[in-house]
Amino acid sequence: MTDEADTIGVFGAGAIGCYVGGMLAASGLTVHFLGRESAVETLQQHGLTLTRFDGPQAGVPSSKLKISSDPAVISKCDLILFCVKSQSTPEAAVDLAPHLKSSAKVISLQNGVGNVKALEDALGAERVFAGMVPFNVLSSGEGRFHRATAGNILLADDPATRQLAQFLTAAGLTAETSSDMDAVLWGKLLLNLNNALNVLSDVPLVRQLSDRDYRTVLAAMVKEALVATSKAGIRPAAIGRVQPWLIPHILRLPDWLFMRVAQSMLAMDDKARSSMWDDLQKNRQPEIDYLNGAIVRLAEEMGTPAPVNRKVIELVKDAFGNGRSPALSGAALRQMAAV
Ligand SMILES: NC(=O)C1=CN([C@@H]2O[C@H](COP(=O)(O)OP(=O)(O)OC[C@H]3O[C@@H](n4cnc5c(N)ncnc54)[C@H](OP(=O)(O)O)[C@@H]3O)[C@@H](O)[C@H]2O)C=CC1
Ligand SMILES: CC(C)(CO)C(=O)C(=O)O
Repeated sequence: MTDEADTIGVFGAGAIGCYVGGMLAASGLTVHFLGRESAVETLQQHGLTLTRFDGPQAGVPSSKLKISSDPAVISKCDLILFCVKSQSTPEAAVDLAPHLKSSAKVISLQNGVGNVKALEDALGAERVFAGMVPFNVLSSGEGRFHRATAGNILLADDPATRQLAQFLTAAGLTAETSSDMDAVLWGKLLLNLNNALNVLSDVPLVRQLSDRDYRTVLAAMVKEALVATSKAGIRPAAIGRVQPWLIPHILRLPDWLFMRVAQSMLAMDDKARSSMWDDLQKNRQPEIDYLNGAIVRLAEEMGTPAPVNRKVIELVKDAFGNGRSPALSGAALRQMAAV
């Protein structure tokens, strides 16, 4: 493969784009970042500092960082990591389309189950691939991005994505391909139902997961999702060690037993939050309609119940409307969600 063919683009210089693209750049690959003006200014000043809870620090000095707010930078790239929030996908795809090389491949690293289809419709199905990032990345300003949880990146299986998986693994991010990314994205969606609870609790994920009242609300949301997906013939894949059908049962265990059984779920540092919590801190719009909203829509289609997801959506929208978390205790949330 020539140097030219190794060129990577990152569309959306936020938490995931900067962390994943930054690790690739730190490993010596050519990576072009496309970001908003404000992100470009910050990163041109500070470069990238990439930390992780379970491994060494990496970084890219500003002098070596290729970043622009002009989508034309993407015309140099062969593999484009698409890293915007779900609500930005249609507009970003319009910005991206005129600058894509005819041979370029676009890999969505987004949460949610609708982004790949939206990108396929806008850019052509043959060039779009699903990806799934299991870990949390927090941005703390001045080009600092911290990976706070663990897991392997999964990519749809194709020669181009196999090459990307090798680049990612060589850069210190384990990545594999999967032949059933639909199942993977639905499996990830089950975990992302917790993003909304993190907005409502305003506590780190590890503290939230250690509280049985919060877990009971999450268990109810996951159960609604499992009933709707089962009726729709969708089989979410296991992300990590726990099979999806077991998740609600494990979440409802008493604290002492949960701590023993769910050690892999709790393998994170105490900074880990959800990307939706991060959105609230930074006055951005939440992805709620694409996460819990996708479950409510499927449940409506299937005629299955989803009152807890509906209530949580309402509370999250109120929180974003007020610009702050209600910081609900697990017990208060449980009462409000009638679980
Ligand atoms: N953060 C995390 O821990 C994880 C996130 N994910 C998923 O990854 C995806 C990205 O999330 P995350 O990195 O947190 O999001 P961020 O909001 O941190 O990053 C996205 C960036 O893309 C920018 N952007 C959006 N549209 C455009 C455009 N047309 N041109 C240039 N820049 C644009 C956004 O700017 P602006 O805000 O101004 O629109 C923002 O700076 C989401 O689907 C998320 O759910 C998956 C796993 C973990
Ligand atoms: C890693 C995880 C599951 C953390 O909640 C996430 O996907 C997010 O924050 O969006």
